[in-house]
Amino acid sequence: MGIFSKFLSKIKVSDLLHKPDLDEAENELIATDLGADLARRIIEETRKVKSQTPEEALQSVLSSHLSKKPRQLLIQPGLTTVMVVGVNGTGKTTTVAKLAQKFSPQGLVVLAAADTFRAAAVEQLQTWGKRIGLEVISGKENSDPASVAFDAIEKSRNLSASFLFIDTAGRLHNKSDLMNELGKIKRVIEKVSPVSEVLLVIDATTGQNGLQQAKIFAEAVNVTGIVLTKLDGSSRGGIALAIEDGLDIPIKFVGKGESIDDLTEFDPIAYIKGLIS
Ligand SMILES: Nc1nc2c(ncn2[C@@H]2O[C@H](COP(=O)(O)OP(=O)(O)OP(=O)(O)O)[C@@H](O)[C@H]2O)c(=O)[nH]1
Repeated sequence: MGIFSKFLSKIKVSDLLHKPDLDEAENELIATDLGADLARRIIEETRKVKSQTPEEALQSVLSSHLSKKPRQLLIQPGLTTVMVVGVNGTGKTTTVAKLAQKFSPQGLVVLAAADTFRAAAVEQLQTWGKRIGLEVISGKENSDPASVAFDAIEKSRNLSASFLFIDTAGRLHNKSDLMNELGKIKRVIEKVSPVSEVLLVIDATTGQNGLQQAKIFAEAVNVTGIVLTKLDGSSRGGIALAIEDGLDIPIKFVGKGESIDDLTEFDPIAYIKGLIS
């Protein structure tokens, strides 16, 4: 059931945007991952749209809050380098494997395990790499993650790879030293090769906290897109709209399960329809 379904079932019956209905709808929206401020603005704007049915009005207002930026992965001539960042456990390593699987048909993919703090994270990526049949570049435990990224660029160039996906260590977004380190990894890579994308992985089940994470990561490093994971475990997903509205960072991919093929491009039309169905 979509987050707006209760509201819509009500206004479909009355077919009028009575104030009590809207107040109730706003309260319902506040209880979702959209956040109070955005919920209020959406209701205010919907109230002003007179020429359409309530459902159409809501649909167009919701759509207008989505980012207009491109949602496809930016593919560059030569090597396309993608850093995958985010807090612990959001699904970064799994997402790197899913991206590798998705883009392998378009050219050789190399993976880099730049999480040098956790041996298990490196092993996890190596396991995925073996399964997909791809090279995984890693460094010694506790070595500089930027140097792993640098080595991975060299290796990718030697192999004439088309894609390099870099897994980074999970970090608490309120630890400034860890956040600064991300900027360093990016700068080191950019000395030799452009970074095409920095994809921030957000766990959809964390709700409004996802918006806070996105804000802080966006300040530390130029986040170019979001991968929203675990949407299969969240009936809400309103956080996608909250992030796009608040930060104008497009959701590029959506994770809907733990297996390698559970990654799809974000479809804004289907998303809005899903919210209000
Ligand atoms: N249901 C579901 N589970 C997912 C999805 N993506 C990842 N997971 C699971 O989430 C857990 C954490 O995933 P990881 O890829 O290890 O997350 P991480 O961000 O690399 O974790 P750290 O290395 O600890 O920072 C694993 O059990 C994954 O299988 C998804 O889209 N849906």
